[in-house]
Amino acid sequence: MVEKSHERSASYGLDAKDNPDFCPMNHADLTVVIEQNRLLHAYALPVMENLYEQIVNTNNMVILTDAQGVIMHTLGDDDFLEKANRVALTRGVTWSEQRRGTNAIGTAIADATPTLVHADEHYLRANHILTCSAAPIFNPSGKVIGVLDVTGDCNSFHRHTMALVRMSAQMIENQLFAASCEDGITLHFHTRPEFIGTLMEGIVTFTPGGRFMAANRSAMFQIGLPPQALFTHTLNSLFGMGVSALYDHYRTAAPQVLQMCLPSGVKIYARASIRLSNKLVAGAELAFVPPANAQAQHSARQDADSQRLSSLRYLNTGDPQVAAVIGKLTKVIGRDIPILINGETGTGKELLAQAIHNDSPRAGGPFVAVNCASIPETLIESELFGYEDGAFTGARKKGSVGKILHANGGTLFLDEIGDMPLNLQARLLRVLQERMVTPLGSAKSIPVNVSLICATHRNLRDMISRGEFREDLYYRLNGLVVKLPPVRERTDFETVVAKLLAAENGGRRFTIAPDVMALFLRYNWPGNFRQLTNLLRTAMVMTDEDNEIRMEHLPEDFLDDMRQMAASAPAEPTPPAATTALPAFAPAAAPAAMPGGTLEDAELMLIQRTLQSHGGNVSAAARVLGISRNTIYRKLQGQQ
Ligand SMILES: Nc1ncnc2c1ncn2[C@@H]1O[C@H](COP(=O)(O)OP(=O)(O)OP(=O)(O)O)[C@@H](O)[C@H]1O
Repeated sequence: MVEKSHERSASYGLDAKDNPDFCPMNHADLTVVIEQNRLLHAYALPVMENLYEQIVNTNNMVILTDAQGVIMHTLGDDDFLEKANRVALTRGVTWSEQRRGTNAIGTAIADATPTLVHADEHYLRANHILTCSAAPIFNPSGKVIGVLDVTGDCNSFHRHTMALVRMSAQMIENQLFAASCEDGITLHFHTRPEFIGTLMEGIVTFTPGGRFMAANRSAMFQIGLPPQALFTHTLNSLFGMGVSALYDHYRTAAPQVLQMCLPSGVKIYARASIRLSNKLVAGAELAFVPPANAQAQHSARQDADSQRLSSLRYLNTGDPQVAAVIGKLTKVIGRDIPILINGETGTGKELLAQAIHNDSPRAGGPFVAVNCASIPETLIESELFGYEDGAFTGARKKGSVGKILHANGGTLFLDEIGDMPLNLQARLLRVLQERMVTPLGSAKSIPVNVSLICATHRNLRDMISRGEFREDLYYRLNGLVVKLPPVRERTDFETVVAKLLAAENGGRRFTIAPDVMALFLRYNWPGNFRQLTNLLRTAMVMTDEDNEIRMEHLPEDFLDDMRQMAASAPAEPTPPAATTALPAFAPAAAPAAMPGGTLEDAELMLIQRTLQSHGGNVSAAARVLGISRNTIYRKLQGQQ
């Protein structure tokens, strides 16, 4: 490569003995060059700072040029900058091959590839004192738009420099790529989820309709198709997921990392952002904000946040009870009225709380969820209120902020508030009244501003009458009380199942066989959506290519459960769909008609039966029911 470059240098009429020519462009012309490369300049500067920090005091400098090799910006150690000046390595000077013969910047542009030129590999003798590592920076269409270079004293050569320069150039490219995506879908992906958002991630953009637009180098490498072939593809043909399924996924209140498949069959993880009319309407913004535009981008982002798809609206899937809940919530949202959500385990209380937060003016702030039932009593206090350095002896000396302060400026969600010990109820009440938190071991109170949402499956009024819950706290929490219906009461069951399938399927379109749906409709779902979600996930894994969930794909213990329920229930008139669809089962009773009368009794009976059928193994029963072991213990205790 160096040899060829030397030949080219000679052909430009250069002589190795030539003196470095100093004729930097004047200030006005350089300003024009920088203006023409405004985005490159803005995105590269912080990356250069970062790169420089890693090589500081090593007799090196970091250089950014445009596509013609004009030096736009330099950063370096003072004594080396002085030396560099002597060979015209300074702003406004052009380091193209035509002007300076073989050199890392000019040769990287000529060959469009990362280039190391060391000491006497330079064409001009004057430059033999240098060692230079340069990487071209490509725009999303694959054109060289500039060069990032580290140049140093040839005695200070370090073999890791080239890798650092290449990584930094890639970082600039990724940021330019993300910034260039206007309307459409941007997918950030990798085979390992922890690499999303890093230099290694693949980035692909599609039109809002899902047609391929551009891919960064890592994406092309991972997909394994040549650039021209990519243009014939769509989101669906490349990643096995249609646009509407993707939009649906991002309408959920807390979207998970997507799991998708490349055409090669390789499984990848992805996050997407969807921009319409240049506003972020769904997904996370992974792009970096260049400092020059930070202000403008900040307000654009706030604007985008307000455009985010309403998560409460997403949860409104046609059930009248849920619609009424959402109607009430919409009226109080943003008024910092404490909300108390009642509902059985797994009915979506946390999802609803997150949706309220997402739709509130606090959406830009944190959403912090604390499950009071899952933290040991002795730890709830420090977990919630935090503690000072030295409040504990031993390993936990360092102090902790505590969840309440973590939620400052946002929403604190206290799940299973009924499980909060009485002494802590008093402390919580004080925080709510005084809007101040005092960490354990501290004499100082810290002001805090949180919006509070609590949830419980318990009847707090009954607890008050038994002296287990403070009445004053109860009145402080119940600004608005809403109740989420259990799954067995929901009239939109089929719609929710369809949404769950679309959100979970990683690109495949699943359907449910009619007999399975009939079975689902007659089941009483003690674990509610949590149980349903787990069951669907397992069933989807079991399906064949036709993507239909049939009886044979349902877990055996669920079917056993159904059989037992049916066997012990009194004979009921069977809905026609179920009679034909379920010959193997005796008709299952609707939960309301179960022996014992109340839904709690029905639930308890199911738990006891499941325990029986699993030889008293609480973990196995919890798994089958899709509820926690704690819930099982709690329910059984409640019965005594
Ligand atoms: N309306 C819904 N549509 C789809 N999935 C839902 C819905 N509601 C809840 N889920 C799913 O069900 C699971 C349980 O939801 P969530 O944790 O919000 O319930 P919960 O009532 O807070 O449960 P617990 O009381 O046990 O803490 C989650 O995986 C959630 O995504």
